[in-house]
Amino acid sequence: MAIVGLAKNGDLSQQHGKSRGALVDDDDAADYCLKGVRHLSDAGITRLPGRYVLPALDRPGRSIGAAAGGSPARVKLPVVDLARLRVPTERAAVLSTLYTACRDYGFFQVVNHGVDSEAIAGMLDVAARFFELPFPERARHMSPDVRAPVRYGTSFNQANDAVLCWRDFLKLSCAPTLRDVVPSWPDSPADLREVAASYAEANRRVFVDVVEAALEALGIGDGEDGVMEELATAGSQMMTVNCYPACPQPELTLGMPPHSDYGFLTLVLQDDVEGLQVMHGGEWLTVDPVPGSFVVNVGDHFEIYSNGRYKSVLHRVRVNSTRPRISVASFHSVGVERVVGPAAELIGEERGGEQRRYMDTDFATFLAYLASAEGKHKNFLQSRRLA
Ligand SMILES: O=C(O)CCC(=O)C(=O)O
Ligand SMILES: [Fe+2]
Repeated sequence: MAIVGLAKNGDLSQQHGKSRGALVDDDDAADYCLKGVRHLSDAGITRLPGRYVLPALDRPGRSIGAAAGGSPARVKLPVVDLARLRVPTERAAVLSTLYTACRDYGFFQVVNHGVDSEAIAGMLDVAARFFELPFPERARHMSPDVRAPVRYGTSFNQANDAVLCWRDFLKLSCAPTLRDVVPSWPDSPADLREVAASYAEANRRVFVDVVEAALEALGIGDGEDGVMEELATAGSQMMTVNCYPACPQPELTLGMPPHSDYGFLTLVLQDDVEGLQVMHGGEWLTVDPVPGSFVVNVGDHFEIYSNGRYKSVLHRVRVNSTRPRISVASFHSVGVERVVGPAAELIGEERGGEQRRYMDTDFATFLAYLASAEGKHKNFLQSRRLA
């Protein structure tokens, strides 16, 4: 993921002790912050500690879902119906909706995906119960190693964030195979491994159906480079369970800063509390939660592979003062060793194709980029673009 657009200056007045929380004084604040936002919200703070206060230009500002002047800025994303995709006479129309959504929004909702409602409700429920565990139990899974198959943490990039985000998370790697990694996942709540593993498996099946359709809509089919085969059998899958507790001053902070996702496609399961916003036409639009659906977005890899026909779009998460929110993001891509560049079918004059718009990239380049000073406020994709 690449974070972009965070102002470096601006109103920092609240970052120097003036925004003291009711139950958290400055000496304790650093410690509390590292324990995450669930800890802060459980402590009953009534003001946001300074470390969470964004510079004025980066604040979400006006109340959620309302544009300047009070008119609603919400979006009903294009809907891709997987049941219709399987009907031969309807497939072409669904592919056309999918193509347009990936091009114009970089986001869409998937319905009739075949994952049963119990598996979905079960995943959200076990996620909520995980974050209700006593802090020491959650803290067992904290790790400084970003490659650890299980990692509990807070904010976006805890080690680097100058201003912290109002989010705690549990990352669960699902690769190379669930059988390899599930034994290292948390054993509390007692049903977490079983529920999350069967959810991850079902989520992967949906991803395979959707990415196959999205490649077909590009006119690529299986891909002469074997990309579909790899995505279906040897790709990478990572699941992040996000917890955004109710926040005392939601207008001053974000659950997640503006970012794009790194891989091919991300499938997001959200509960019924809104919070996800997508950048469209220069505005932040709040995504209306559709119960039981997946919000799917194009990641950087897919924008590169499609030579820019599909868009990896900025999105962020707002929080609110009354309702905690849970989401589960599943990130899917090719294997970490694979180099990704524009599909051969789309580029090259000899094929009557278009000009290549992106350099090849690999996972190591992305990690190096994130570690560099540049990575903190510029889009990774931007760095891969050819003039
Ligand atoms: O919480 C959400 O709705 C979105 C999460 C997200 O964008 C991410 O995990 O990359
Ligand atoms: Fe994201």
